[in-house]
Amino acid sequence: MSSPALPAVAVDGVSKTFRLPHERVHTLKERALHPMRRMGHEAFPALRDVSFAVDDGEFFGIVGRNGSGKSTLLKCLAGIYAVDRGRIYVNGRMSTFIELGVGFNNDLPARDNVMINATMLGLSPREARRRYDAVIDFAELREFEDLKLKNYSSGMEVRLAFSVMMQVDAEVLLIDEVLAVGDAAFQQKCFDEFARIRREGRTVLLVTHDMGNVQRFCDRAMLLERGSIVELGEPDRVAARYLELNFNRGETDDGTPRDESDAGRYGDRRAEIVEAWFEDEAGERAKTVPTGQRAAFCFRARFREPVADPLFGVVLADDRGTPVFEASNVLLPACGGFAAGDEATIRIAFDCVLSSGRYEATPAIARGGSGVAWIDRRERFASVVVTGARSTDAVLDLPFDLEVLSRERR
Ligand SMILES: Nc1ncnc2c1ncn2[C@@H]1O[C@H](COP(=O)(O)OP(=O)(O)OP(=O)(O)O)[C@@H](O)[C@H]1O
Repeated sequence: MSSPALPAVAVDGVSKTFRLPHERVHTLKERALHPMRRMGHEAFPALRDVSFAVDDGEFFGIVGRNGSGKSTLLKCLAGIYAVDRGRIYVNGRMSTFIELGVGFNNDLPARDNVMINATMLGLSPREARRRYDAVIDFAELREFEDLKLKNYSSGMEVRLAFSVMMQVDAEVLLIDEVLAVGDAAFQQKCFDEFARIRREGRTVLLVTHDMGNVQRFCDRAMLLERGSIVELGEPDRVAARYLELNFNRGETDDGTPRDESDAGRYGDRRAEIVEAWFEDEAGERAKTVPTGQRAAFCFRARFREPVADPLFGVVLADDRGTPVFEASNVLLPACGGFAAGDEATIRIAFDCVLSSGRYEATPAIARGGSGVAWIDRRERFASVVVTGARSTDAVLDLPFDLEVLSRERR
């Protein structure tokens, strides 16, 4: 049992730096041709002098943009990474849901994995056997209990790992919600469990990108940015600060205001949208496009830093500001990485079924993965006038057939 006098988790001046190789040797041939080439390392501080304490029974949220150090912190807490400086105290038995595959053996069936995992997390073999049914039923994997883990889908593995974590009755739970990628029904079940463990007064450290969950579940939350704590306290305040940082309205990374032309521009600017235009059916740049024909929206991006698999997209809005069309590569195969200095032109072709009027385009580049991380989003950056033979109050001018099917004279 944890002692009431001590916090459940105390983190005192923790720093963690990764050493990243400067230069990659991609092939054996390169290594053979340049045997003396020095690999050089760059120090990358992922956590900088982080100190906080979580009280016994507290539900504590950890938020921050991609790469801000949340997972590194959880892994340090779980003992997966050694810290470079500082100390971590965990008062009570800890159970984690922070990385898939850890503690699981792919060549064993789910049944054995549950038993091994539960004993690793502190249950006696007898207690683990007693809890087994609850684990497998919560995960809804009864039919698959004898299937080897290597034949599980990643969603099934997530369910199993989450169920084990919930059933071992640890006093401190470390949860990376990003891992809970099961289907919608399972996610709801996870949220119900969050509510239950909150009621039970267990200590939870939850990494999330969902500010709704911060406000719903957390007693307190902490915002990390570039490995440092920038806000710690009331969930509402932390959530508001996170949104401010993430959408970066009107400020550069160092907090200085951007110039006037940057109004309505968000993102960390690892890449920039430098130009945008519309094209007509013939592929010519155009200020007007006729309704009923193919048209395209294009934009040019310049990368200032390396970005892997960026998302590109656009929203078109009518003159009342109502979004009428959205397109992106979010459901398409990943487009690969871009290096600093690379440029890319993105062309989104579509059937122009919009009714006549002016439409404004908001193009965006974002980073995929968990949560929304804008790289550059430029509101109403380009516009086009759609011309049509008829005027209508509707947003769309879809082709249609109208027939008078019968005529009866009385
Ligand atoms: N094993 C590693 N080796 C080198 N660098 C790493 C390693 N793990 C993390 N980093 C770097 O440390 C920084 C913090 O990463 P971390 O995964 O903790 O961020 P995060 O806040 O969890 O991000 P996300 O929201 O994308 O999951 C990143 O810049 C990342 O590239």
